[in-house]
Amino acid sequence: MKTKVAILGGGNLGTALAEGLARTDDASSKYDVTITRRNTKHISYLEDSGITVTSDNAAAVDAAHLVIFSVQPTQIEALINEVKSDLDPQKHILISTMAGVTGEEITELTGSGFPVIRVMPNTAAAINQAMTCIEQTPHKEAEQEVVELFETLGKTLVINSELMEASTVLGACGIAFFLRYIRAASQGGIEVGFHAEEAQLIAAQTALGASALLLNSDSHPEHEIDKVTTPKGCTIAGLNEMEHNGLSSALIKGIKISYEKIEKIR
Ligand SMILES: NC(=O)C1=CN([C@@H]2O[C@H](COP(=O)(O)OP(=O)(O)OC[C@H]3O[C@@H](n4cnc5c(N)ncnc54)[C@H](OP(=O)(O)O)[C@@H]3O)[C@@H](O)[C@H]2O)C=CC1
Ligand SMILES: O=C(O)[C@@H]1CCC=N1
Repeated sequence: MKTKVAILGGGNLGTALAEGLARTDDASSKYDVTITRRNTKHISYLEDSGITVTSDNAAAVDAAHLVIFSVQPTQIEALINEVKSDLDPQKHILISTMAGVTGEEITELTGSGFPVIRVMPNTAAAINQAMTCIEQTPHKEAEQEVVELFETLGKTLVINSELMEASTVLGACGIAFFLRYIRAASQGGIEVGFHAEEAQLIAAQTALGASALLLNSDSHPEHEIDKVTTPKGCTIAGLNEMEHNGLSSALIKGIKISYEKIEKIR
């Protein structure tokens, strides 16, 4: 029998999760997904992938075993108040994607007794290439079910609670950070002669190749960089110019500011 999943909050992340679950042959045979939002017309296209789309949060919760909260942090209180009477600690595992919202805060809203697992996926879930960090909790059986679900959407890592905010910045916001790099590289590519589509293809595939060099071996970025920087060549000239202009420093500072912002989101 399929595991019933309710995604409450069919926005950018919620739809990415739903699309990823619908895309995987294995997952589609294992999970039955319902997604909700108030303005369902924006996500009715998901029905073509076998996903149930509704604005009825209570009905979605009632039918589900895994309940994923994926509304904005400021919207969670109203949402939980709406579905509270339909939540059952014997039946539901509660999963939260919300940045800066702790498991304790969710428990305060739902009442105690529920396994609450915080997760931090990213929008690459839509193509089953997400990185999802999962908060370690005492709820080991529930955690295993959550890990299994997110393994269908990409890679997972179970981490201590105090690292959830750090994982938000590095993994979830990270998609935007890396994409901005690719965009800037494409613009540079146009300056040196490529049409926009060609520049983007070269930049994006090169970023994928650089990632794969690390993920497919135990290599370190600097080791791989050393292999590209031919003495007196053009790579080291470009790299040093980028560093003179603060490339690494800008990235590190951006990550730190992003991290500091999480506390102020609500
Ligand atoms: N975007 C990302 O890459 C990531 C986001 N997150 C976290 O995930 C959460 C969602 O973020 P994101 O998808 O970007 O935000 P969005 O604003 O895109 O999505 C939130 C969705 O929730 C819906 N919603 C609001 N209230 C309700 C309600 N009462 N019942 C049902 N649906 C409701 C809204 O639609 P409507 O108004 O139609 O109801 C909206 O589509 C946030 O907490 C964020 O911190 C975590 C990791 C990555
Ligand atoms: O920008 C945000 O606040 C959310 C959390 C991580 C990605 N998007």
